[in-house]
Amino acid sequence: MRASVIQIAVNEDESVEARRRRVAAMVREQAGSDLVVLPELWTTGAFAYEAFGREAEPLEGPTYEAMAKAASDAGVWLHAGSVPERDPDGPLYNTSLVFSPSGDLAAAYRKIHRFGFDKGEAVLMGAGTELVTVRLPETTLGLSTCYDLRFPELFRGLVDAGAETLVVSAGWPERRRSHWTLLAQARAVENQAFVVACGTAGTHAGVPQAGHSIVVDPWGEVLARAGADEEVLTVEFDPGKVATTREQFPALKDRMLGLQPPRRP
Ligand SMILES: NC(=O)CCC(=O)C(=O)O
Repeated sequence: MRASVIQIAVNEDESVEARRRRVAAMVREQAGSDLVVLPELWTTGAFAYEAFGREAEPLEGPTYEAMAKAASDAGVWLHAGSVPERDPDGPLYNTSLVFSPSGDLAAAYRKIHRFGFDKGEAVLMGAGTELVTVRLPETTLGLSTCYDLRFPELFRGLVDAGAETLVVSAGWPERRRSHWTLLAQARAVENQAFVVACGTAGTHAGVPQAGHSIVVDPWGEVLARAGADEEVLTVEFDPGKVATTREQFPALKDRMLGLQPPRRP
């Protein structure tokens, strides 16, 4: 299986419309890949909070249209990163879109863990409540977005739902780059799954981005890693390695569920 991870630069000197056209062209260039992955909130930048409301789109908005067409032109499964979604009956959501090679929407995932504590995304957007997996011919994807990476229980839920390739679409800042790499490898090892993690390059809203998108195999080995700048990572991997790793080192079978809390003296 061939995956292409498009780590684009999100800078404010490019308009949203120009970036949409540029990214669609980059997706088309990945014809021949099975899966293409884009980062979180690449129209605005994940930290450009003041742009969320201005650039919010209905689910089937301009980014949806452009990415559906790019997926079908390239004939690839496309994780199109996330958009600020305007739900007509509710708040904004940070929503990831996955398209099939015929350009049909295969899944939409509303980010569950919103970043910012009592500011930013955490107050501007609503929280998703549903885990999302997507069955591809070669593997089952489990979807997650950026800050989700810090919550191992989300990934266990995805694995319980059949995920074998955990996709992380992110806008991770340079300041916490070491966490990004460490957590991506940890999620791969503990879940005996591939992790395909796509971040952004550039600087927006004064926040330098980490880049360093990464693909990790179920044994925790790094198969490919980007640098800090805009880059397309292309990697070939054998999805069957999930089953063999889980058979040969069956740690997931030793999970002890339903542990009791400590007794008070
Ligand atoms: N956009 C995000 O979710 C940022 C997450 C982050 O900066 C962190 O977890 O650290």
